Amino acid sequence: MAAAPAPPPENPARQALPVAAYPEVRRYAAHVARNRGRDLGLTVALFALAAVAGLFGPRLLGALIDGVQHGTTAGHVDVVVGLIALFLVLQTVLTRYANLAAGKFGEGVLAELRENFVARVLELPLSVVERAGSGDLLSRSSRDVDALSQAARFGVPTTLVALVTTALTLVALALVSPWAMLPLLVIVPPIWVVFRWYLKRAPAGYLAESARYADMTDGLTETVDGARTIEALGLQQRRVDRTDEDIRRQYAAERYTLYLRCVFWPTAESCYIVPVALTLLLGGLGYIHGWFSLGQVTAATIYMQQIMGPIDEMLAWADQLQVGGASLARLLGVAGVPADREPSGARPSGEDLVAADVRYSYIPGREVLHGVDLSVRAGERLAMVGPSGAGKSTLGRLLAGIHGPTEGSVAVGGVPLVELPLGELRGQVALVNQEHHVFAGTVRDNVVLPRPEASDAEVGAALAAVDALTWVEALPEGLHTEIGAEGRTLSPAQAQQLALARLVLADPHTLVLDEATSLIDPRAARHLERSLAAVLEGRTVIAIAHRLHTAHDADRVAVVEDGVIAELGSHEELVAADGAYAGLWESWHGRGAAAGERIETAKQVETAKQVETAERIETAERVQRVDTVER
Ligand SMILES: Nc1ncnc2c1ncn2[C@@H]1O[C@H](COP(=O)(O)OP(=O)(O)OP(=O)(O)O)[C@@H](O)[C@H]1O
Repeated sequence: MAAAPAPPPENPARQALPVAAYPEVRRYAAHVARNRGRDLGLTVALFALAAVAGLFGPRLLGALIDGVQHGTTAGHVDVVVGLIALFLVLQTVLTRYANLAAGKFGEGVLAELRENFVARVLELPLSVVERAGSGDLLSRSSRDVDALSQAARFGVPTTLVALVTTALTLVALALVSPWAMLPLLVIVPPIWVVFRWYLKRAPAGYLAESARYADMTDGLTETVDGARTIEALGLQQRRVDRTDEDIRRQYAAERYTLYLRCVFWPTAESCYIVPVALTLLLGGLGYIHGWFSLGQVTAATIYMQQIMGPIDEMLAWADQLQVGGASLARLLGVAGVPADREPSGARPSGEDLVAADVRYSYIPGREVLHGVDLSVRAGERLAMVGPSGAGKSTLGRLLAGIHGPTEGSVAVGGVPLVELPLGELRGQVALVNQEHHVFAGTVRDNVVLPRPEASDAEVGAALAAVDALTWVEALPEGLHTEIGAEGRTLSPAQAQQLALARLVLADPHTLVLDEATSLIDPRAARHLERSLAAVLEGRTVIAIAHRLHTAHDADRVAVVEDGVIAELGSHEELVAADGAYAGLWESWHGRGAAAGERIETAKQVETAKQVETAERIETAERVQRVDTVER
């Protein structure tokens, strides 16, 4: 035999979502079987009846042969043939209903699992998803759900059928003659050995295969998402190399499981023919010596032939069930992610937002915020400024409760944000940025997300508040016009207005603005600014300012540098202090570039983003190179 390929190694750098341990997978499968005990029982009972009906044929045929050999009437032959036909029809009808019951059972299991999975995915902390990469989640919700659906719809029912049929055929064989079971015993040891060998290796092999597939999806998604940056910085070859490396690892993982199948299947298949040949041989000898009748030999041979079908199916599905088991472990693993917030039931006793000694690391050991203290009074306007990469967006996300701090706390009205249920949190603080997904559905569906029970009048008022009612009413079906993936496409400014209307409905007292309008074209941006101003009215605002006039107009300005607040005070105070802010103000004001400023800042932001994306890509590639070298 050629040297066995080594099992593919784990990628130590990836912080993939967890995978459930096999005892948990078994517990879950048992729980599902118990929950759907009735459907399962009906399925097994119907298949058992179908199998019993199928066992009469060979026995009747054997009796007929014995009858013909010793002399019988044509009438008796007709009756026996009629009975054989009757049992065949009965078997067919029972099999049909058994398959229906099995389908119902499989679909039920799958639906339950899908619902649980979606519910768990929606509860996943964002930071965990970001660290794992979207490819992992994507491959779990597509490839793994597909594999599991095959196993649940066909694998489990077919295996049950095969088990029942094998057991009953064995009984029928023993009833013909206990000796007729002997040839079967010959193949049990080799099949058992190769099956054990296979089962010991297959689960890890299939898990690795899925993980490598997730890596590949992740790399491709990253390449597509960052296509403009890659082109701008000439990183094409590096991306091609990364994809080649992913394909190589995926190929190695597939090759390993193929090797397992190539050992297992030929051994198993070559065993099938042996018992039939032995039955004929022993049967012939027994007949010559008068130990068995011709009818017994015929029935035993047909049963032996028949039993190979379900045995083959059991082994085949054992293979598919391994794949399904690995997928189930990956789907259940999502539930193993610890929650990043735990509602304590406490209610905020005010609207002040206080960050105390806040530290944060995206990657363990690489802190990007180093102990930030900040207190924002109700109704205050605070602007955050600072160089690119200083940590403004990260602090903004923490102040909006998107991430929980690694150390320290962010609290509203005395209650840490991570102790508020998500629904309650969004009614207190919300983040406004440029990522505005339009969900497939109507305009109304898109606006009422935070308050599904809102009336059409309230939705209309929210749209009017952000100056979007006119264009919404001009749509063919107004509020009920389908938009998103399969409906009408909205401009980025319109999508952002819908997001703002959503905020008006959610009605949080504090808003964190991150580059809310900077990348939209200047005319649309001016219009949007008016919409935004309406939303900001009467709320506490923390604005990550890319234009210094925002800072100028704010009550206080926080200068963020290297993950700490380096300066804090009003515009006048900071200019008078002659520190970093004064320098920034001086250089900006000196340029007097008010007209071109928005476009210029947008370009700076774009460049900063490209550099940041490039840095992240580079880090990912470095990690991958280290991983390759280690191997
Ligand atoms: N998802 C992430 N994973 C890992 N590191 C990240 C992530 N997001 C940001 N960082 C890193 O955290 C640091 C702070 O980034 P952040 O985006 O908060 O800065 P910023 O001041 O808002 O920059 P900009 O003005 O360019 O948006 C940077 O070093 C950045 O590379």
